[in-house]
Amino acid sequence: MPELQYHRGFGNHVNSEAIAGALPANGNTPQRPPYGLYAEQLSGTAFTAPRAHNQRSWLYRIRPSVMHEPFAPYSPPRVVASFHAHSPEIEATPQQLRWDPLELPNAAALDFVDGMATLAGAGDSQTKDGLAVHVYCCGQSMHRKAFYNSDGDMLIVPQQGALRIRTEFGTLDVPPLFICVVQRGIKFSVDVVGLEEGAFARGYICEVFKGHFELPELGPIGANGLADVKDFQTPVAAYEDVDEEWTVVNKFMSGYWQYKQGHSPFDVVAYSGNYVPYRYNLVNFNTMGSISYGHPDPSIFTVLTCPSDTPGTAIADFVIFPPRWLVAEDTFRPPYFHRNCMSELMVNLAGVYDAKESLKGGGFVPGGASLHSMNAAHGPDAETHKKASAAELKPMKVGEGSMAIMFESAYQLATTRWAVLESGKVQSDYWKAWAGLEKHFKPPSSA
Ligand SMILES: O=C(O)Cc1cc(O)ccc1O
Ligand SMILES: [Fe+2]
Repeated sequence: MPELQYHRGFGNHVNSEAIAGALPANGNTPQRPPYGLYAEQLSGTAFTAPRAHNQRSWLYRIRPSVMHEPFAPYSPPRVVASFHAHSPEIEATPQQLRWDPLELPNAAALDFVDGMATLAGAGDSQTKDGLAVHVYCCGQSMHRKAFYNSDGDMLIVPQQGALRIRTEFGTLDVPPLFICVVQRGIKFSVDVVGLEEGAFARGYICEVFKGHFELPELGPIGANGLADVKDFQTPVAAYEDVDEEWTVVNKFMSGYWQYKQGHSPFDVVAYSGNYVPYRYNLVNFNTMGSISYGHPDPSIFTVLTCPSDTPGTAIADFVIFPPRWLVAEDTFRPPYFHRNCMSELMVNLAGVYDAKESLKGGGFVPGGASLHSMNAAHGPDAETHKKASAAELKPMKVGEGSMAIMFESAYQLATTRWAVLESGKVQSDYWKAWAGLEKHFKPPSSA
């Protein structure tokens, strides 16, 4: 397959032409755009959003998006609409949860749209606040089917199997250890690449109902570090001029609809704007940590954040745990015991996570996930605690060949019935990870 081309950078105003001269020389809406193209604006923020936050793109396409048949219902498989605790689709629990790698029956026969299942969420797409976390399992490419989400932006994190994502803005290759963001309203189509017969791709999606992902502030870290602006990549414009029947599926108010049209939705010959999809290679992350003592909070590993209206508090922080050196002196080095006022949904993408070394009986295995809800006590398992309390504190590299991720949210994540009761993947003995923690207390008088 040909190597795809990208524009580098984050938050840029990108001008991209699949045919030179396809962007208007002056203004966005000339009387007759070049080459007989139609001009169409896609807004990512209110027209009136402050300039620093305003996002929109102009698409110059063979036919305008409006040229399609009426909407008809589409049966969504396992995507949940309401996250209220008493909704019949919800099974809320304060219990620490861990899942074996999630799977769907018949995953090899499903495409990305039909292979999505909601794990947990909060809030409401109608009032544009909150988030949902989904898993996808798919063995089929979408072919002449496209999808767009009117409910939120989607941060897609492949765990197994490479994806090739065609969008209105061009095509992105997104293998495991890359992530991509496809914003609200952008039509895209997911192809699975290089799968063996009967296999399926798996990954996780963080859907934010409000706002957009942005780079975290760096504060005293300075102008450089964590995810670098130059490492984000946006596809170059690419178009298909084919007149054949396509189905476009739309997630709208958490329901699904579909329409037919007689041409490819990927007919954008040129685009100009800052509302654009992008990908990022997690391996490029510049990981920071303590070089004296102590265990910094994992916010230091934030790749992207979707802020809420409360300063410093996210609808979703996207955090990663890459391979890194630990050198801190007189420090218990793995994650500490803690009770967070945020919800922590983690996924192990590859290798061994340093707080959960015990793989006996399954553990936090690649493809698996965990949820530590608001105030739910958690931390290193008994085996990790024992080992790390006695370890010689020489510089050590942790997580060689591994990558775990976390979606951390200020909202209370309500788990779905599917995730808790029907998936069959909940580890009912997860609580035992901590049951073996020994009592070491020795008050001075008994010493
Ligand atoms: O729970 C977890 O494993 C994630 C996590 C890691 C860490 O180093 C500190 C706090 C935290 O929540
Ligand atoms: Fe945690």
